[in-house]
Amino acid sequence: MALKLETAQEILLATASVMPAECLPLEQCWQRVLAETVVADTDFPPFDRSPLDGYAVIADEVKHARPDAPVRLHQIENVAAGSVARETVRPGTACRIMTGAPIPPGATGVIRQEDTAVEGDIITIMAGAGAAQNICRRGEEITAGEVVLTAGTVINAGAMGMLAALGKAEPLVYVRPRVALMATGSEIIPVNEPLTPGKIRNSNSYMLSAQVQEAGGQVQLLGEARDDVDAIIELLERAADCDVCITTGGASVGDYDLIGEVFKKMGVKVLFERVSIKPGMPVLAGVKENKLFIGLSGNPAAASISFEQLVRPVLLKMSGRTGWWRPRVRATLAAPFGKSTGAKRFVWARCWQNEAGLLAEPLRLQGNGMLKSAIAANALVVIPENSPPLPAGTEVEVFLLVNA
Ligand SMILES: Nc1nc2c(c(=O)[nH]1)N[C@H]1C(S)=C(S)[C@@H](COP(=O)(O)OP(=O)(O)OC[C@H]3O[C@@H](n4cnc5c(N)ncnc54)[C@H](O)[C@@H]3O)O[C@H]1N2
Ligand code: MOO
Repeated sequence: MALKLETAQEILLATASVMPAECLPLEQCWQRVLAETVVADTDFPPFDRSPLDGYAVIADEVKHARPDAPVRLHQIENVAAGSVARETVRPGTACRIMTGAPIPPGATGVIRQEDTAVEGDIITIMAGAGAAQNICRRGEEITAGEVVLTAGTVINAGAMGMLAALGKAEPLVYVRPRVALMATGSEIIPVNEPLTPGKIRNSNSYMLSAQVQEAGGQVQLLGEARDDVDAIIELLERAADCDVCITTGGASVGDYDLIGEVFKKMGVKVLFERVSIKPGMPVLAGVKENKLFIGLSGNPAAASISFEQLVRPVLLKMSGRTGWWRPRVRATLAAPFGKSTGAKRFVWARCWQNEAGLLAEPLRLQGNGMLKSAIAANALVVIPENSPPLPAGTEVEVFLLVNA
Protein backbone atom coordinates (compact mmCIF):
# COMPACT_ATOMS: atom_id res chain seq x y z
CA MET A 1 0.00 0.00 0.00
CA ALA A 2 1.33 3.42 -0.93
CA LEU A 3 1.37 5.89 1.94
CA LYS A 4 -0.17 9.34 1.64
CA LEU A 5 2.58 11.93 0.99
CA GLU A 6 1.74 13.93 4.12
CA THR A 7 1.92 10.79 6.30
CA ALA A 8 5.31 9.84 4.86
CA GLN A 9 6.57 13.40 5.46
CA GLU A 10 5.39 13.26 9.09
CA ILE A 11 7.07 9.89 9.69
CA LEU A 12 10.40 11.09 8.31
CA LEU A 13 10.33 14.40 10.15
CA ALA A 14 9.53 12.63 13.42
CA THR A 15 12.48 10.27 12.88
CA ALA A 16 15.07 12.94 12.06
CA SER A 17 16.81 14.94 14.78
CA VAL A 18 18.58 18.28 14.69
CA MET A 19 22.36 18.11 14.25
CA PRO A 20 24.77 19.28 16.99
CA ALA A 21 26.42 22.71 16.73
CA GLU A 22 30.00 23.86 16.11
CA CYS A 23 31.82 27.21 16.21
CA LEU A 24 33.19 28.27 12.84
CA PRO A 25 35.23 31.26 11.64
CA LEU A 26 32.73 33.81 10.35
CA GLU A 27 34.12 33.74 6.83
CA GLN A 28 33.02 30.10 6.55
CA CYS A 29 29.49 30.74 7.80
CA TRP A 30 27.68 31.90 4.64
CA GLN A 31 24.60 29.71 4.06
CA ARG A 32 25.09 27.93 7.39
CA VAL A 33 22.31 27.92 10.00
CA LEU A 34 22.86 29.88 13.19
CA ALA A 35 22.60 27.75 16.36
CA GLU A 36 22.61 30.56 18.94
CA THR A 37 20.73 33.72 19.85
CA VAL A 38 22.87 36.77 19.11
CA VAL A 39 22.34 39.69 21.47
CA ALA A 40 23.99 43.05 20.78
CA ASP A 41 26.46 43.99 23.52
CA THR A 42 26.59 47.63 22.38
CA ASP A 43 24.41 50.11 20.55
CA PHE A 44 24.79 50.36 16.79
CA PRO A 45 25.93 52.74 15.55
CA PRO A 46 28.07 52.92 18.69
CA PHE A 47 28.25 56.76 18.54
CA ASP A 48 26.39 59.64 16.86
CA ARG A 49 28.01 59.92 13.42
CA SER A 50 27.87 61.95 10.25
CA PRO A 51 26.22 60.43 7.15
CA LEU A 52 27.79 63.13 4.95
CA ASP A 53 31.05 64.85 4.11
CA GLY A 54 30.55 68.46 5.18
CA TYR A 55 30.48 70.59 8.33
CA ALA A 56 29.23 69.88 11.84
CA VAL A 57 27.39 72.94 13.13
CA ILE A 58 24.92 74.19 15.72
CA ALA A 59 21.73 73.47 13.75
CA ASP A 60 19.80 76.43 15.22
CA GLU A 61 22.43 78.89 14.07
CA VAL A 62 22.14 77.93 10.40
CA LYS A 63 18.50 76.86 10.03
CA HIS A 64 17.52 80.03 8.06
CA ALA A 65 20.61 80.05 5.83
CA ARG A 66 19.73 80.39 2.10
CA PRO A 67 21.78 81.39 -0.96
CA ASP A 68 20.47 84.97 -0.62
CA ALA A 69 20.92 84.92 3.19
CA PRO A 70 24.01 82.80 3.84
CA VAL A 71 25.52 82.23 7.30
CA ARG A 72 29.28 82.46 7.78
CA LEU A 73 31.11 80.29 10.29
CA HIS A 74 34.71 79.89 11.33
CA GLN A 75 36.20 76.40 10.83
CA ILE A 76 37.84 75.01 13.97
CA GLU A 77 38.94 71.47 13.15
CA ASN A 78 38.78 68.63 10.63
CA VAL A 79 37.53 65.30 11.96
CA ALA A 80 38.05 62.21 9.82
CA ALA A 81 36.27 58.85 10.18
CA GLY A 82 38.15 56.86 12.80
CA SER A 83 39.18 59.86 14.90
CA VAL A 84 37.45 61.91 17.54
CA ALA A 85 37.16 65.74 17.62
CA ARG A 86 39.15 67.44 20.38
CA GLU A 87 37.41 70.80 20.17
CA THR A 88 33.81 71.78 20.95
CA VAL A 89 31.65 73.45 18.30
CA ARG A 90 30.63 76.81 19.80
CA PRO A 91 28.40 79.56 18.35
CA GLY A 92 29.97 80.99 15.20
CA THR A 93 32.08 77.92 14.47
CA ALA A 94 31.86 74.75 12.36
CA CYS A 95 33.93 71.59 12.33
CA ARG A 96 34.87 69.97 9.02
CA ILE A 97 33.60 66.36 9.21
CA MET A 98 33.81 63.27 7.03
CA THR A 99 31.20 60.53 6.54
CA GLY A 100 31.37 58.05 9.40
CA ALA A 101 33.14 60.41 11.81
CA PRO A 102 31.72 61.01 15.32
CA ILE A 103 29.75 64.22 15.77
CA PRO A 104 31.98 66.64 17.74
CA PRO A 105 30.82 67.91 21.15
CA GLY A 106 28.56 70.92 20.83
CA ALA A 107 27.42 70.17 17.25
CA THR A 108 23.71 69.45 16.69
CA GLY A 109 23.62 69.12 12.89
CA VAL A 110 25.62 68.55 9.71
CA ILE A 111 25.61 70.60 6.48
CA ARG A 112 26.64 68.74 3.34
CA GLN A 113 29.67 70.07 1.53
CA GLU A 114 27.65 70.92 -1.64
CA ASP A 115 25.66 73.51 0.35
CA THR A 116 28.75 75.43 1.40
CA ALA A 117 31.43 77.69 -0.03
CA VAL A 118 34.92 77.80 1.48
CA GLU A 119 37.42 80.63 1.63
CA GLY A 120 40.37 79.84 3.91
CA ASP A 121 38.85 78.97 7.26
CA ILE A 122 35.57 80.81 6.57
CA ILE A 123 32.68 78.48 5.69
CA THR A 124 29.65 80.03 4.05
CA ILE A 125 26.47 78.00 4.56
CA MET A 126 24.05 78.42 1.60
CA ALA A 127 21.27 76.06 2.74
CA GLY A 128 20.85 75.26 6.42
CA ALA A 129 17.38 73.78 6.92
CA GLY A 130 17.24 70.19 8.20
CA ALA A 131 20.84 70.06 9.49
CA ALA A 132 19.69 68.23 12.65
CA GLN A 133 18.37 65.33 10.54
CA ASN A 134 21.86 64.79 9.11
CA ILE A 135 23.05 62.84 12.13
CA CYS A 136 22.90 59.04 12.45
CA ARG A 137 22.06 58.58 16.08
CA ARG A 138 23.82 56.14 18.37
CA GLY A 139 21.64 53.00 18.67
CA GLU A 140 19.25 54.02 15.88
CA GLU A 141 19.55 50.58 14.30
CA ILE A 142 20.32 48.36 17.29
CA THR A 143 20.23 48.98 21.03
CA ALA A 144 22.48 47.13 23.49
CA GLY A 145 20.72 44.05 24.83
CA GLU A 146 18.55 43.63 21.73
CA VAL A 147 18.15 40.13 20.17
CA VAL A 148 19.38 40.69 16.62
CA LEU A 149 19.54 37.12 15.25
CA THR A 150 17.88 33.94 16.45
CA ALA A 151 18.84 30.27 16.15
CA GLY A 152 17.53 28.80 12.91
CA THR A 153 18.42 31.86 10.83
CA VAL A 154 20.11 31.02 7.55
CA ILE A 155 23.23 33.15 7.37
CA ASN A 156 22.76 35.22 4.22
CA ALA A 157 24.86 38.20 3.17
CA GLY A 158 22.94 40.52 5.51
CA ALA A 159 23.43 38.18 8.47
CA MET A 160 27.16 37.82 7.63
CA GLY A 161 27.56 41.59 7.78
CA MET A 162 25.52 41.93 10.95
CA LEU A 163 27.44 39.17 12.75
CA ALA A 164 30.65 40.98 11.82
CA ALA A 165 29.27 44.32 13.04
CA LEU A 166 28.44 42.67 16.37
CA GLY A 167 31.92 41.17 16.73
CA LYS A 168 30.83 37.54 16.30
CA ALA A 169 34.09 36.21 14.88
CA GLU A 170 33.14 32.55 15.46
CA PRO A 171 29.39 32.07 15.51
CA LEU A 172 27.82 28.82 16.67
CA VAL A 173 26.25 27.07 13.67
CA TYR A 174 24.66 23.66 13.16
CA VAL A 175 26.83 20.91 11.75
CA ARG A 176 25.62 20.12 8.25
CA PRO A 177 24.11 16.63 7.92
CA ARG A 178 26.41 14.29 5.98
CA VAL A 179 24.57 12.64 3.14
CA ALA A 180 25.94 9.67 1.18
CA LEU A 181 24.71 9.28 -2.38
CA MET A 182 24.95 6.04 -4.28
CA ALA A 183 23.62 4.89 -7.64
CA THR A 184 22.59 1.29 -8.11
CA GLY A 185 21.96 -0.51 -11.40
CA SER A 186 24.12 -2.71 -13.63
CA GLU A 187 23.39 -0.30 -16.50
CA ILE A 188 24.87 2.69 -14.63
CA ILE A 189 28.42 3.79 -15.42
CA PRO A 190 30.52 6.64 -14.00
CA VAL A 191 30.18 10.05 -15.59
CA ASN A 192 33.65 10.00 -17.16
CA GLU A 193 33.26 6.70 -19.04
CA PRO A 194 32.20 6.32 -22.69
CA LEU A 195 28.78 4.80 -23.32
CA THR A 196 28.65 1.14 -24.33
CA PRO A 197 25.52 -0.82 -25.39
CA GLY A 198 22.83 -0.88 -22.71
CA LYS A 199 24.63 1.50 -20.37
CA ILE A 200 23.81 5.05 -19.24
CA ARG A 201 25.79 7.48 -17.13
CA ASN A 202 25.01 8.14 -13.48
CA SER A 203 23.15 11.45 -13.57
CA ASN A 204 21.16 10.92 -10.37
CA SER A 205 24.06 11.28 -7.95
CA TYR A 206 25.05 14.66 -9.42
CA MET A 207 21.47 15.94 -9.57
CA LEU A 208 20.89 14.89 -5.97
CA SER A 209 24.23 16.25 -4.77
CA ALA A 210 23.00 19.69 -5.84
CA GLN A 211 19.66 19.14 -4.13
CA VAL A 212 21.37 17.94 -0.92
CA GLN A 213 23.66 20.97 -0.80
CA GLU A 214 20.78 23.35 -1.50
CA ALA A 215 19.04 21.79 1.51
CA GLY A 216 22.07 22.41 3.76
CA GLY A 217 23.69 18.95 3.60
CA GLN A 218 27.25 17.92 2.76
CA VAL A 219 27.69 15.19 0.19
CA GLN A 220 29.75 12.02 0.08
CA LEU A 221 29.56 10.45 -3.39
CA LEU A 222 29.79 6.68 -3.06
CA GLY A 223 29.76 5.99 -6.79
CA GLU A 224 27.90 3.21 -8.57
CA ALA A 225 27.07 -0.39 -7.59
CA ARG A 226 25.85 -3.17 -9.89
CA ASP A 227 22.58 -4.94 -9.13
CA ASP A 228 23.98 -7.21 -6.44
CA VAL A 229 22.91 -7.12 -2.80
CA ASP A 230 26.40 -7.63 -1.39
CA ALA A 231 28.01 -5.13 -3.78
CA ILE A 232 25.43 -2.50 -2.73
CA ILE A 233 25.95 -3.24 0.98
CA GLU A 234 29.73 -3.09 0.63
CA LEU A 235 29.53 0.36 -0.93
CA LEU A 236 26.95 1.60 1.57
CA GLU A 237 29.19 0.55 4.45
CA ARG A 238 31.78 3.08 3.29
CA ALA A 239 29.40 5.76 4.49
CA ALA A 240 29.79 4.75 8.14
CA ASP A 241 29.92 8.33 9.45
CA CYS A 242 27.07 9.71 7.32
CA ASP A 243 23.77 10.77 8.84
CA VAL A 244 21.66 9.93 5.78
CA CYS A 245 22.30 7.32 3.06
CA ILE A 246 20.46 7.76 -0.22
CA THR A 247 20.43 5.21 -3.01
CA THR A 248 18.78 5.52 -6.39
CA GLY A 249 17.48 2.64 -8.48
CA GLY A 250 16.21 -0.77 -7.56
CA ALA A 251 13.30 0.62 -5.56
CA SER A 252 10.49 -0.95 -7.58
CA VAL A 253 9.27 -4.51 -8.18
CA GLY A 254 11.59 -5.75 -10.98
CA ASP A 255 13.80 -8.85 -10.76
CA TYR A 256 16.81 -6.68 -9.94
CA ASP A 257 15.09 -4.18 -7.63
CA LEU A 258 17.15 -5.05 -4.59
CA ILE A 259 16.98 -2.13 -2.16
CA GLY A 260 14.25 -3.78 -0.01
CA GLU A 261 16.48 -6.86 0.31
CA VAL A 262 19.54 -4.69 1.05
CA PHE A 263 17.72 -2.95 3.92
CA LYS A 264 16.58 -6.32 5.30
CA LYS A 265 20.06 -7.83 5.20
CA MET A 266 21.58 -4.74 6.83
CA GLY A 267 18.98 -4.71 9.61
CA VAL A 268 17.49 -1.37 8.54
CA LYS A 269 14.03 -0.93 10.07
CA VAL A 270 11.68 -0.06 7.21
CA LEU A 271 9.43 2.98 7.74
CA PHE A 272 7.63 2.80 4.38
CA GLU A 273 8.09 1.43 0.87
CA ARG A 274 5.80 3.36 -1.45
CA VAL A 275 4.37 6.86 -1.39
CA SER A 276 1.33 7.95 -3.33
CA ILE A 277 2.89 10.59 -5.63
CA LYS A 278 3.70 10.72 -9.30
CA PRO A 279 6.49 10.60 -10.23
CA GLY A 280 8.27 8.99 -7.30
CA MET A 281 5.89 6.27 -6.15
CA PRO A 282 8.62 3.71 -5.30
CA VAL A 283 10.58 5.14 -2.38
CA LEU A 284 11.83 3.18 0.60
CA ALA A 285 12.72 4.75 3.92
CA GLY A 286 14.28 3.10 6.91
CA VAL A 287 16.34 3.75 9.98
CA LYS A 288 19.23 1.98 11.69
CA GLU A 289 21.15 3.33 14.68
CA ASN A 290 19.93 6.91 14.12
CA LYS A 291 20.99 6.83 10.48
CA LEU A 292 18.30 7.41 7.89
CA PHE A 293 18.25 5.23 4.75
CA ILE A 294 16.33 6.41 1.70
CA GLY A 295 15.94 4.31 -1.44
CA LEU A 296 14.77 6.56 -4.26
CA SER A 297 13.58 5.46 -7.65
CA GLY A 298 16.18 5.29 -10.41
CA ASN A 299 14.09 7.39 -12.78
CA PRO A 300 15.63 10.87 -12.61
CA ALA A 301 12.36 12.82 -12.45
CA ALA A 302 11.01 10.44 -9.82
CA ALA A 303 14.20 10.61 -7.74
CA SER A 304 14.34 14.39 -7.92
CA ILE A 305 10.71 14.97 -7.02
CA SER A 306 10.54 12.43 -4.21
CA PHE A 307 13.75 13.96 -2.80
CA GLU A 308 12.14 17.41 -3.03
CA GLN A 309 8.97 16.29 -1.29
CA LEU A 310 10.33 13.84 1.28
CA VAL A 311 14.03 14.33 1.92
CA ARG A 312 14.48 18.09 1.58
CA PRO A 313 12.23 18.93 4.57
CA VAL A 314 14.13 16.36 6.66
CA LEU A 315 17.52 17.85 5.77
CA LEU A 316 16.22 21.34 6.58
CA LYS A 317 15.07 20.11 9.98
CA MET A 318 18.38 18.34 10.64
CA SER A 319 20.27 21.48 9.57
CA GLY A 320 18.52 23.47 12.27
CA ARG A 321 16.24 25.45 9.96
CA THR A 322 12.88 26.45 11.39
CA GLY A 323 10.91 26.55 8.11
CA TRP A 324 10.86 23.29 6.16
CA TRP A 325 8.51 24.04 3.29
CA ARG A 326 8.73 25.87 -0.01
CA PRO A 327 6.55 28.95 -0.44
CA ARG A 328 3.13 27.83 -1.76
CA VAL A 329 1.04 30.05 -4.01
CA ARG A 330 -2.02 29.76 -6.23
CA ALA A 331 -1.48 30.28 -9.96
CA THR A 332 -3.41 29.94 -13.20
CA LEU A 333 -2.36 27.30 -15.73
CA ALA A 334 -1.03 29.14 -18.80
CA ALA A 335 -1.27 25.95 -20.88
CA PRO A 336 -3.34 22.79 -20.46
CA PHE A 337 -2.07 19.79 -18.54
CA GLY A 338 -3.35 17.00 -20.76
CA LYS A 339 -3.04 13.88 -18.58
CA SER A 340 -5.59 12.58 -16.15
CA THR A 341 -4.03 11.87 -12.78
CA GLY A 342 -4.49 9.13 -10.18
CA ALA A 343 -1.93 9.80 -7.42
CA LYS A 344 -1.08 13.42 -6.59
CA ARG A 345 1.29 14.62 -9.29
CA PHE A 346 4.08 17.19 -9.35
CA VAL A 347 4.90 18.88 -12.63
CA TRP A 348 7.95 21.03 -13.38
CA ALA A 349 6.80 24.45 -14.53
CA ARG A 350 7.78 28.05 -15.22
CA CYS A 351 5.89 30.49 -13.08
CA TRP A 352 5.68 34.23 -13.71
CA GLN A 353 3.59 37.26 -12.86
CA ASN A 354 1.57 39.35 -15.32
CA GLU A 355 -1.14 42.02 -14.86
CA ALA A 356 -3.74 39.30 -14.23
CA GLY A 357 -1.72 37.53 -11.52
CA LEU A 358 0.55 34.48 -11.27
CA LEU A 359 0.71 32.13 -14.25
CA ALA A 360 2.27 28.66 -14.36
CA GLU A 361 3.15 26.80 -17.53
CA PRO A 362 3.96 23.09 -17.24
CA LEU A 363 7.18 22.35 -19.13
CA ARG A 364 6.87 20.09 -22.14
CA LEU A 365 8.91 17.01 -21.25
CA GLN A 366 7.62 15.42 -18.04
CA GLY A 367 8.47 11.71 -18.47
CA ASN A 368 9.52 9.86 -15.29
CA GLY A 369 12.92 9.18 -16.81
CA MET A 370 13.43 12.72 -18.09
CA LEU A 371 15.38 15.55 -16.59
CA LYS A 372 15.56 18.38 -19.12
CA SER A 373 12.53 20.23 -17.74
CA ALA A 374 14.23 20.54 -14.36
CA ILE A 375 16.82 22.84 -15.91
CA ALA A 376 14.28 25.56 -16.67
CA ALA A 377 11.77 24.93 -13.87
CA ASN A 378 11.28 27.51 -11.14
CA ALA A 379 8.16 25.88 -9.72
CA LEU A 380 6.32 22.61 -9.22
CA VAL A 381 2.64 22.59 -10.13
CA VAL A 382 0.57 20.28 -7.93
CA ILE A 383 -2.06 18.28 -9.80
CA PRO A 384 -4.51 16.96 -7.19
CA GLU A 385 -5.22 13.22 -7.04
CA ASN A 386 -7.96 11.87 -9.32
CA SER A 387 -7.90 14.92 -11.62
CA PRO A 388 -9.15 14.89 -15.19
CA PRO A 389 -6.96 16.62 -17.82
CA LEU A 390 -6.82 20.30 -16.80
CA PRO A 391 -7.50 23.09 -19.34
CA ALA A 392 -5.54 26.32 -19.49
CA GLY A 393 -7.05 28.79 -17.02
CA THR A 394 -7.44 26.22 -14.21
CA GLU A 395 -6.29 27.53 -10.84
CA VAL A 396 -3.63 25.27 -9.33
CA GLU A 397 -1.39 25.13 -6.29
CA VAL A 398 2.28 25.80 -6.98
CA PHE A 399 5.44 25.29 -4.94
CA LEU A 400 8.02 27.93 -5.78
CA LEU A 401 11.48 26.39 -6.03
CA VAL A 402 13.06 29.09 -3.91
CA ASN A 403 13.84 29.32 -0.22
CA ALA A 404 11.06 30.52 2.06
N1 LIG B 1 5.86 -3.67 -12.97
C1 LIG B 1 6.15 -2.43 -12.55
N2 LIG B 1 7.17 -1.81 -13.10
C2 LIG B 1 7.47 -0.58 -12.70
C3 LIG B 1 6.68 0.05 -11.74
C4 LIG B 1 5.61 -0.63 -11.16
O1 LIG B 1 4.89 -0.13 -10.28
N3 LIG B 1 5.38 -1.89 -11.60
N4 LIG B 1 6.97 1.36 -11.38
C5 LIG B 1 7.62 2.12 -12.40
C6 LIG B 1 7.98 3.40 -11.86
S1 LIG B 1 6.76 4.52 -11.62
C7 LIG B 1 9.25 3.71 -11.62
S2 LIG B 1 9.63 5.29 -11.08
C8 LIG B 1 10.36 2.79 -11.81
C9 LIG B 1 11.20 2.74 -10.57
O2 LIG B 1 12.19 1.82 -10.78
P1 LIG B 1 13.42 1.64 -9.82
O3 LIG B 1 13.37 2.56 -8.67
O4 LIG B 1 13.50 0.22 -9.47
O5 LIG B 1 14.64 2.13 -10.70
P2 LIG B 1 15.42 1.34 -11.80
O6 LIG B 1 14.54 0.33 -12.43
O7 LIG B 1 16.67 0.91 -11.23
O8 LIG B 1 15.66 2.52 -12.81
C10 LIG B 1 14.61 3.19 -13.45
C11 LIG B 1 15.17 3.97 -14.63
O9 LIG B 1 16.08 4.96 -14.18
C12 LIG B 1 17.38 4.79 -14.77
N5 LIG B 1 18.39 5.11 -13.78
C13 LIG B 1 18.65 4.38 -12.67
N6 LIG B 1 19.66 4.91 -11.98
C14 LIG B 1 20.07 6.00 -12.64
C15 LIG B 1 21.08 6.96 -12.42
N7 LIG B 1 21.90 6.90 -11.34
N8 LIG B 1 21.23 7.99 -13.28
C16 LIG B 1 20.40 8.03 -14.37
N9 LIG B 1 19.40 7.16 -14.64
C17 LIG B 1 19.25 6.13 -13.80
C18 LIG B 1 17.40 3.32 -15.15
O10 LIG B 1 18.33 3.04 -16.14
C19 LIG B 1 15.95 3.09 -15.58
O11 LIG B 1 15.76 3.53 -16.91
O12 LIG B 1 9.90 1.50 -12.03
C20 LIG B 1 8.85 1.43 -12.99
N10 LIG B 1 8.55 0.08 -13.25
O1 MOO C 1 6.16 6.66 -9.83
MO1 MOO C 1 7.38 6.57 -11.05
O2 MOO C 1 8.27 7.00 -9.71
O3 MOO C 1 6.18 7.49 -11.99
O4 MOO C 1 8.31 7.64 -11.87
